[in-house]
Amino acid sequence: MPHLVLLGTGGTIASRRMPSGGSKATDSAAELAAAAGDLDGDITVEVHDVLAVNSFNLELRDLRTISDAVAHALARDDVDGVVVSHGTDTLEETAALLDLVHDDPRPVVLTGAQRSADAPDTDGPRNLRDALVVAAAPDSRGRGALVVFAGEVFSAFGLRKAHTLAAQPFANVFGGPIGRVLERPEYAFRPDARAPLARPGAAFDAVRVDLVLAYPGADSWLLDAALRAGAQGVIVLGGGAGNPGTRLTDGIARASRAGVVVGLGTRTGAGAVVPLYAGGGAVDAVHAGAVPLGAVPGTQARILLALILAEAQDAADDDAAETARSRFARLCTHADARSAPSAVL
Ligand SMILES: NC(=O)C[C@H](N)C(=O)O
Repeated sequence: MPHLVLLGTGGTIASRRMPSGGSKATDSAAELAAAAGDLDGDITVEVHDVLAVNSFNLELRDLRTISDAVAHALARDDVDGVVVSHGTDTLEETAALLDLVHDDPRPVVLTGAQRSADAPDTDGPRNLRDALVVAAAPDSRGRGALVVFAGEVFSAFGLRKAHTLAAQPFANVFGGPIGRVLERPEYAFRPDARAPLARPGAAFDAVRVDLVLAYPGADSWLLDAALRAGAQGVIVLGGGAGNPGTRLTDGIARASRAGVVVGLGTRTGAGAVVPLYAGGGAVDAVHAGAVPLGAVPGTQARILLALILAEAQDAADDDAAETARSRFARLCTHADARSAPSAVL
């Protein structure tokens, strides 16, 4: 008789229209569980409200709160799996954190909705039911954190919200869904095992890692502003296979010299960063000190870098920036190597 914990955090799945206009997260985890209906197979669900926010308002400290709540549930022997209901806008960030620190065979499954709880065609109850079924299935064990949405199961790492309003807004840059939910999950792939990182401590809440986009005419003003604001890390999303242009590349060199860790991703949304071009291309950016992210989404690389920087800060290492930079480079390369190259390039 599988026993699950459902952690409510808000999002459209818990949102209803406000009298003043627009929808807002209001429903409790108990209300979500009730709307999902009865489950087959003697599954029992225990509900906890962790947060009630739309995910565009989440802070790093909220992500840590969610990660702590998952760890708290998994510290119990009577829990067989955890489901997190979440807004879809930044679900990929929370999913990355939960996956990176997951150190347990029991499944942690994130889900949400594209249509709010009061919409006649809301997808929340079905998504939640599917997520609970996946979390209860013995075959879901040992697969890290999972995302269940619109009948499909994705690995959390590599996930991106790739469409604003589509019924299935998610894609995984390392390949398609690893499974589908029928009466139970049917899996086609098993992601490789990866060594978990330590769960973040309080230093994580205040780490500043900014995202900067390359575009025609971009100078390094935004990157320099991030440094002035105290960023310890910056993810630059270059054009194509990671080409930032000469002026942004000059900024990357300055940031690297100042001990700021710069990650180099792509603004395309899919595919790997490949150093091919000089003259302000990824070849020069890497030479200037940027760490190529491979195909890891910039939003998720940001969470990985924040975890590493927070840990380096706690360790009070003299050479903290260089230690963090090489660790970040190693983990990005490792994340990339887990994926089929044909799916990435
Ligand atoms: N579909 C959603 O959940 C989007 C919503 N804005 C959120 O992330 O909270």
